[in-house]
Amino acid sequence: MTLLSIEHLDVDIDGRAILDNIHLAIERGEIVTIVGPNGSGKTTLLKAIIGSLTPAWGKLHRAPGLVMGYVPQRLHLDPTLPMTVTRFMGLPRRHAPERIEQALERAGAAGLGRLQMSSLSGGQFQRILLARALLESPDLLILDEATQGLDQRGVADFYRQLESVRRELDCGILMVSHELHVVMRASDRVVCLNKSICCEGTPQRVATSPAYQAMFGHDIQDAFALYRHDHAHRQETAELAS
Ligand SMILES: Nc1ncnc2c1ncn2[C@@H]1O[C@H](COP(=O)(O)OP(=O)(O)OP(=O)(O)O)[C@@H](O)[C@H]1O
Repeated sequence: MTLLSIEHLDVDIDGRAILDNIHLAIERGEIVTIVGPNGSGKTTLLKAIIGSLTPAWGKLHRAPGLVMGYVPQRLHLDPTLPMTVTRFMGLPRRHAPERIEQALERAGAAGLGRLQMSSLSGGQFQRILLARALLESPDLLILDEATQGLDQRGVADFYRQLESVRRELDCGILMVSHELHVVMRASDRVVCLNKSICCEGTPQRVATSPAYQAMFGHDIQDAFALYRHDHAHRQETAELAS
């Protein structure tokens, strides 16, 4: 089922073209990652999708009744402001305690409700943002560089949590990421953006596309080598188990 489809989308900011002729569709149950250099329009595209900015041109169709959850790129909270996780989860709208607990559990943050927001580690903070986006059991979960600042282990754990969210909610996941090696493992489809979409497809297909290689150079070869390496190991493990 198509959750969201975009056709001929253009976004201008202050008279400058930021996105040009974007076509994109997201299906239920798939994980799609947008990659691209700084300033290539990734956040702008997510903002157009959630409706926080108006496109200059094009069609954006959301499935009827579509519920979206959004994890922003940054959220600054005043560290001197006392606020528990549970209270934060109830902003700006109150939710039943059971619903908050369920969202925390789905985000891998069960038991953190009574902690102060200012006491959380970077990884815990990101999980609370994820939990907040899960409160309404979204059909489409949208994340903007949700693992920024986490160490490698934290990034891997976070992506594993997303896999479990997808399984549990059968939602679509659209995210922006700079972690190429994880993107290659965790995504069903990769979209490479630089004002327009330069290439898109399975991670394998995109990794070997000239447009993508021109953009990411050796980074992508390393990322793809790691991807294949991991797969080889998984296959060996399966063979050993059989
Ligand atoms: N509110 C704004 N006012 C003016 N220019 C803006 C605004 N928002 C975005 N831009 C410009 O639009 C372009 C794309 O920005 P955007 O944040 O979408 O890029 P990005 O790909 O998400 O970048 P990054 O990887 O650095 O987060 C940039 O040149 C940015 O300066």
